[in-house]
Amino acid sequence: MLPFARVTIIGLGLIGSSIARAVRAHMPTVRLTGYDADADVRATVDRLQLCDDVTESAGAAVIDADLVILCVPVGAMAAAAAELAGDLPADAIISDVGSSKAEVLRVLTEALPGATIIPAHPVAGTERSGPEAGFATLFHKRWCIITPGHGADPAAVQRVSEFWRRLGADVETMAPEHHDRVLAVTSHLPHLIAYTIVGTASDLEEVTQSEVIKYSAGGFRDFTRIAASDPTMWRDVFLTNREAVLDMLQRFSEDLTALQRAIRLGKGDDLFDHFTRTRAIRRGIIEQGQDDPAPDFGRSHE
Ligand SMILES: NC(=O)c1ccc[n+]([C@@H]2O[C@H](COP(=O)([O-])OP(=O)(O)OC[C@H]3O[C@@H](n4cnc5c(N)ncnc54)[C@H](O)[C@@H]3O)[C@@H](O)[C@H]2O)c1
Ligand SMILES: O=C(O)C(=O)C[C@]1(C(=O)O)C=C[C@@H](O)C=C1
Repeated sequence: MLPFARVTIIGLGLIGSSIARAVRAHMPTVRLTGYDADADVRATVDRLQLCDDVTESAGAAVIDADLVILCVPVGAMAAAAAELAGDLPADAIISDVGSSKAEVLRVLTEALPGATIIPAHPVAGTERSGPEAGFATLFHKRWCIITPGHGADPAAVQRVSEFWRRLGADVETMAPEHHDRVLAVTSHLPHLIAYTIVGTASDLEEVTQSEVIKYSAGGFRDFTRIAASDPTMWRDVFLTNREAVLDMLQRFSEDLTALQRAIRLGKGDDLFDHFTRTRAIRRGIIEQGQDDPAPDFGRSHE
C-alpha cells in the first residue's frame, strides 16, 4: 500500500521538482499539489505539468494533504510553515528536506504546535536551482536521513521512510543534532572550502580571471562546480548549523596547519602517509557503491 495518497510540495525548485518527478515515476496514482512563493516558478511547474494542481497560496495547497513536504531554503522554513498553519489537516504529516536539521525541527515545532513533524534530508543534489534543474532519478541509491524529534510517532516515521524508499533512496534515521555534526564535515565544510578557494583564486593579483577559467580543467574545476551552488541555500545552511560548522572548521584548520608545517619542513613521509590514508578512504567509498554520480551529473539534464 502507498504510504500517502495526497502529497503537497511547498517550494518547487531543484529538490521540490525532483520529488514531484520521482513521485510521478514511482507512485503515479498519488495526487500531487504544489505551491511556490515565486509566480514564475509556479508558471514553469504548470507548463512542465509536474503537479496535478499548482495553487496560488500555501493554505490552498495543503487543505486535503496527507503529506506536506517543505522544500524551501532552511531560512524560509518558519515563514513557509506559518503561512500554511491554519489550513493543515490535523492528521497530515509535515516533513521537509532542509540541509540542516536541529534548527529546522525547532522552528517547525514552534510554527506548527501539535502537528506531526517528521523531518528528512535527501543527501542528493547538484549546484543548480529551480524547477527546470530537477530530475526524477536524483534520489536513486542516495541516502535520505530521517531526523525525528524525541517522542515522534514511530508509525509516521515509517510512512515517511517508505515514501523515500519508493523514490529510490536508502533510508537512515538519526538524531537531528548528530545529523548536523556529520553533515557539517561531509557537506557543509566542503562547500565552505570550495567557496573559499574559488574566491581566493579569482582575487590573486598575479593570476588573471581568464587564466583561472582557462586552466581550471582538473581539481579546481570540481571546486568551481560546488562553489556555483545556490547562495541563498548555503547562507542559510551556515547560519542554521553555525556551531557544528565552526567546530569542524577549527579541526580542519588545525589539520591544515599540520600539513602546512610538513611542507615547510620538507617532511615528505608525513605528506605521503597522509595522502595514502585519504586515498584509501576514497577507495572505500567506491567499494561501498556510494561513488559520486560523476561531477557533471546535473549538467547532463540541462
Ligand atoms: N540543492 C541541493 O543540493 C540540496 C540537496 C538536499 C537538500 N537541499 C535543501 O532543499 C531545500 C530546497 O533547496 P533547492 O536546491 O531545491 O532550492 P531552489 O532554490 O532550487 O528552490 C527553492 C524554492 O523555494 C521557493 N520558496 C522560497 N521561500 C518560499 C516560501 N516561503 N514559500 C514557498 N516557496 C518558497 C523558491 O521560490 C524556490 O523556488 C533547501 O532547504 C536545501 O537546504 C538542497
Ligand atoms: O553534489 C552536490 O552538488 C551537492 O552539493 C549535494 C549535497 C552534498 O553536499 O552532498 C549538498 C547539499 C545537500 O544538503 C545534500 C547534498
